[in-house]
Amino acid sequence: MTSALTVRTENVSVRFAGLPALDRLDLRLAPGKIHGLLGRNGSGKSTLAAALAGFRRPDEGRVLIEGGDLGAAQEPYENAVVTSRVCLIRDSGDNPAGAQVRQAVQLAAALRPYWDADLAGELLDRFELPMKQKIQKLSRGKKSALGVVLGLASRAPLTIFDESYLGMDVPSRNLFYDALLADYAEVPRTIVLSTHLVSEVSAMLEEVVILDGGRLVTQSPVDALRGRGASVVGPAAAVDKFTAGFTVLAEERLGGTKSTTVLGDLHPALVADAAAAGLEIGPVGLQDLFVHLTASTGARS
Ligand SMILES: Nc1ncnc2c1ncn2[C@@H]1O[C@H](COP(=O)(O)OP(=O)(O)OP(=O)(O)O)[C@@H](O)[C@H]1O
Repeated sequence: MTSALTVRTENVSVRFAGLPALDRLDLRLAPGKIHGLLGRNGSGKSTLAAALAGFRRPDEGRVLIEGGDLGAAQEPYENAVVTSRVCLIRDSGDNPAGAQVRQAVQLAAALRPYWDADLAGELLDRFELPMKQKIQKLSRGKKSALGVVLGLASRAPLTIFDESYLGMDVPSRNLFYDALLADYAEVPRTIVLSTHLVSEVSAMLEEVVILDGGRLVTQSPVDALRGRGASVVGPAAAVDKFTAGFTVLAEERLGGTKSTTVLGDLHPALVADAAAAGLEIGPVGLQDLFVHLTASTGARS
């Protein structure tokens, strides 16, 4: 049975030509949860994913993987016991040149101790991936789908999808999200989803890590993050009056109705005032918070 792994990074820095891609990162990813790794282009998501999977050794600091059948903390770099249990699916595919789908599947089956052949077969059918097809002749979206199949069927105790959806159309992405949730419910493990399609995946995430410029902006359970703000919906004039004085993250207007997303804690008395004024208060959208937290001001919290 798969057992979820815990991930820690201690003061991890990675530099390219002297410039930091990751800058003194301290993180702890709790086991058995779906973590969103969010950040704008170039924020360091892929570099972090590669360091977690042992593809790259940090220039400073340590990545530590522990728990499950690994027990005490170990570094993943050049550590076959750890890396067989950590599956990183990258957009690039990482498949042998000239290989057929069948060979990629056989390779994953040989390398992955928790490989589930039935699940692989079922997903290959659902994504319409023929075994005999040469991988390099697959369309962009189908290559991504193959990565998704290999990642899910590996049932690795730490599975990282680094923007694995690239090129996949909306129905295929939905198929991926549905398959991920269904299989995660059956076999809980630690999942990291690196993405900038925040609104699309937000309902699946339990924890969020936001990077900006290689630094940690925030790490938080999704619910706590959503509690950092609120959406206020109702007649435009009443919404404007109520939200005056708050930091506004987003506004949307439809006829006389307006929805304004604000930052800040709405204490119960304020919520009661809003209800009395005919306003509806809801949670803030993760996408709005993400845009705010990674705005070019470099705000950190
Ligand atoms: N192999 C490399 N050589 C030089 N610089 C690199 C290399 N890989 C990444 N970088 C730099 O490190 C920084 C972080 O890149 P990274 O790919 O980790 O970001 P990302 O958040 O995954 O971006 P994206 O969302 O665009 O994929 C960027 O400034 C990038 O240019």
